[in-house]
Amino acid sequence: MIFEESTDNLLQVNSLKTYYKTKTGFVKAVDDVSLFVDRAKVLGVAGESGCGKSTLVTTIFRVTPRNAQVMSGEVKYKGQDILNMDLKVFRRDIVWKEIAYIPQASMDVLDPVYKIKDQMLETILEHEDLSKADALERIYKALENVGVPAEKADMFPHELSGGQRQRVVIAMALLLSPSMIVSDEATTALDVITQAKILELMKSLQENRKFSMMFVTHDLSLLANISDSIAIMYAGKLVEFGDVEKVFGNPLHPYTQLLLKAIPDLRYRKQRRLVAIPGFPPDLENPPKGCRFAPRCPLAMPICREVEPEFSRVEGFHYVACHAVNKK
Ligand SMILES: Nc1ncnc2c1ncn2[C@@H]1O[C@H](COP(=O)(O)OP(=O)(O)OP(=O)(O)O)[C@@H](O)[C@H]1O
Repeated sequence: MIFEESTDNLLQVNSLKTYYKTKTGFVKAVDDVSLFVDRAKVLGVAGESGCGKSTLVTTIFRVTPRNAQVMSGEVKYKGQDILNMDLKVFRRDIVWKEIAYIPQASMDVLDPVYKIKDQMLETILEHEDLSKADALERIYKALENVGVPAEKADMFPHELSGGQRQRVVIAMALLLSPSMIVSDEATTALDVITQAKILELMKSLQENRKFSMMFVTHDLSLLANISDSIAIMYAGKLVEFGDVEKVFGNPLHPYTQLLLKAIPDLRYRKQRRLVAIPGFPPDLENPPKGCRFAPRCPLAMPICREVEPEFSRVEGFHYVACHAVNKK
């Protein structure tokens, strides 16, 4: 299904299929995914390792590995098809200026041989006609806004702590005041306390500056306090999508239910007994027929092993792809 376009949507993904070509066939890493991110709202995207989250992000930023192919579908930003836009124009007008990226490893963005200040200067001066003095002033302010003293601008990335580096990456992402931030496991490599602080920082920046955010993580527990809506991916498919209160308060897909049971403490769940999800995600080169979750699903019925469930609306902003739910 494709969601109806609305003026509230900033980013819209329509039936996107991104596959990886291998010697033996295609890995169906993102397979018919449709979702949207509203203006000034946060979409949390979660799912186990290997479910296609990073492929979704790299497709949006047009930085997929060479063997990746967008088989079909579109990604629209402010109504414009950004996958088919001239690549030079996309890099000049969209990346950083409109949509910025916060990756898991800050060193993926920070070049170890340049001082923080020089990297930030380059980002600004490549996109804006500003004097060096004005740009530097903006850099110092941007660093202070994320809790990094301005003097650190003269340091090299390795001279900062992991938490400080991640703050610098956030400052860099916000340098050109983009309308949207995509964060891919941005806090995963950090210790729990630093992770909580960075998360709090991202949330307060988002609330103050009103940018949209797509926050991608394998850790569902991070999403409760930060997200307005939640998208759950499993084996390249979107299995549940909706308002955070609905998805966490009334999870409908058995996979979402199990993911929620697998996390220790979440304000929406009373149950504390941890339950690991038995089995493994399928091989995406030869995914199972029918529902991809069926082999691990406690509620699987014969139809689940034969027919792929449709992604359909339950009520309000709450969608699910599950025969057990759709049958009711
Ligand atoms: N270059 C590639 N060639 C072939 N298969 C790939 C390639 N990159 C990723 N894959 C496969 O695509 C699927 C989705 O991977 P992806 O990295 O998007 O998942 P993910 O949810 O982001 O996982 P993680 O959190 O571990 O990064 C996996 O089965 C993965 O093995």
